[in-house]
Amino acid sequence: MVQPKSDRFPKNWPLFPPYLCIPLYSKSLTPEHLSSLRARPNDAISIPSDTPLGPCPLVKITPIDTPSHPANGQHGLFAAKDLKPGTFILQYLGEIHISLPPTPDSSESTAIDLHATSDYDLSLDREMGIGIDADMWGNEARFINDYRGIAERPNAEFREVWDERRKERGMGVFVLPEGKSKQGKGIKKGEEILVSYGRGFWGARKEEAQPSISHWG
Ligand SMILES: C[S@@+](CC[C@H](N)C(=O)[O-])C[C@H]1O[C@@H](n2cnc3c(N)ncnc32)[C@H](O)[C@@H]1O
Repeated sequence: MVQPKSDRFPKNWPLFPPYLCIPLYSKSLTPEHLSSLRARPNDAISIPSDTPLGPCPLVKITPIDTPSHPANGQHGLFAAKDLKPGTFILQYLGEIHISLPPTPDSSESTAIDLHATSDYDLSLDREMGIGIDADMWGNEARFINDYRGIAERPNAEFREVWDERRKERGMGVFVLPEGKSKQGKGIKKGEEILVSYGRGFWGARKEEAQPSISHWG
């Protein structure tokens, strides 16, 4: 694979898509969506203003060349250090956009929602129909695979965050916390970071013709 020669990009970043250090805004966002993005939810976890922008030292993008791995031939995201339960790893960056609601008869719809078929689209606000799509632009988080067929359970999760620098809502990747059942044991250096995309993600791909507003939910 050809990769950009710059320390402004993470190692193994492909030539496409472009690497993002901050989110992109889709032109489709209305003033109502923008004000929702700029209203801090009470329960969001703060990402401090001094969090460095650019390549994340906690992770490593790695090409997968293990035939038994279900994403063999693709990439995955691996821990570059031991990560304790509950650790904030990095933000999920991409194009913040509006998802079009699916129409009962898609032949009547004149607008095509490209995000509905993206494998990199993460829901930020279901009610408002706001998503973050890392298909055409993104950061290291776009390489996180689903745990199915790889491990018994996920070791990381997506949670809503509040970006203190930009005063904006976003999504972050966290190591699973210990929790009551003590299932979150942390992630060891060299281990693959795995989330659950949710059954909806895989269900939508089985019924190929059926678009869904938000994946990874
Ligand atoms: C968000 S991307 C993850 C990064 C992807 N592996 C890459 O190199 O670009 C989602 C895609 O990765 C693949 N993938 C992720 N987890 C998988 C799994 N558990 N089994 C099979 N394919 C998986 C599928 O092709 C899926 O559509």
